[in-house]
Amino acid sequence: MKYLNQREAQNIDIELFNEYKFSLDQLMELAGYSCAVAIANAYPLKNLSNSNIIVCCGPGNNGGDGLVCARHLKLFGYKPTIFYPKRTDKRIFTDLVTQCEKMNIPFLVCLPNESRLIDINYNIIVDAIFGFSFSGELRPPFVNILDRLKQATIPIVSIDIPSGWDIENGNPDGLQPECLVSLTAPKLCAKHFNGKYHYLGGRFVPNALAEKYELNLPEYPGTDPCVLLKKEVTSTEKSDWVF
Ligand SMILES: NC(=O)C1=CN([C@@H]2O[C@H](COP(=O)(O)OP(=O)(O)OC[C@H]3O[C@@H](n4cnc5c(N)ncnc54)[C@H](O)[C@@H]3O)[C@@H](O)[C@H]2O)[C@@H](O)CC1
Ligand SMILES: [K+]
Repeated sequence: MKYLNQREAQNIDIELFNEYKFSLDQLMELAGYSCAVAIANAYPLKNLSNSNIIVCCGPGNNGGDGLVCARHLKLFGYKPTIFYPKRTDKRIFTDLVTQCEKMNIPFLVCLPNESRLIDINYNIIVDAIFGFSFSGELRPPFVNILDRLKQATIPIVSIDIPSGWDIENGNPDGLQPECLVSLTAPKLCAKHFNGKYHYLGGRFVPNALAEKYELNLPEYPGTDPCVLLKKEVTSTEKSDWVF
């Protein structure tokens, strides 16, 4: 499977819109839905003592994926809460916010000021802050936000890119998610991902486009919107193995 550099990820994005005539809300819906399914797969409701999930959304399309993901998590029976500090007036995003509000998904005005409170109130963090267009030095208010998320100890699920990571080189001092859901195809930074679960979602790439970029995508099982690329095997699971 190919790992994309930043330029390739952006070119595929442009081609999906300009040549293949997909609309942003179509792809965002499929991307966010696949993330919700991956989360439900890695963290089944039955295994959680409480299903409070904080979904942190950034200013771009990665944040839009987060809004869609929160809506589907709610439909799956989880209790998402959204933190969306830097909003845009674009219609797609204001509509996504309204949909979530009308589904009684609460929006936080600010992130709990201590990471300990995030740990107490939630079971999972969804990181939908930055995706493949992140670049340069992290700017406020996200410096503090990412710091607080980094100090929390509950599992983080990052959508497409662990936020704050260089798209190609990662960031050893940045967030260390337990789960990564790459979209379309993994980006080069995913080679530095050391968490438990790596999924691929965003099952919308036409064959011709996959061939042009030599993506060598894995087969998605049946009709699933995501595929598990890697699952860390725990020592308890290993001891169950029969040789
Ligand atoms: N074709 C695809 O592959 C699809 C991609 N989607 C999502 O779209 C994402 C890319 O979305 P965008 O291109 O909107 O970009 P991002 O969502 O990655 O981020 C762009 C935003 O981040 C800000 N930003 C960038 N660097 C920053 C820094 N150093 N400090 C503070 N702010 C910074 C920019 O000003 C901009 O507002 C993907 O990662 C994926 O999650 C999906 O929504 C749909 C399909
Ligand atoms: K992210």
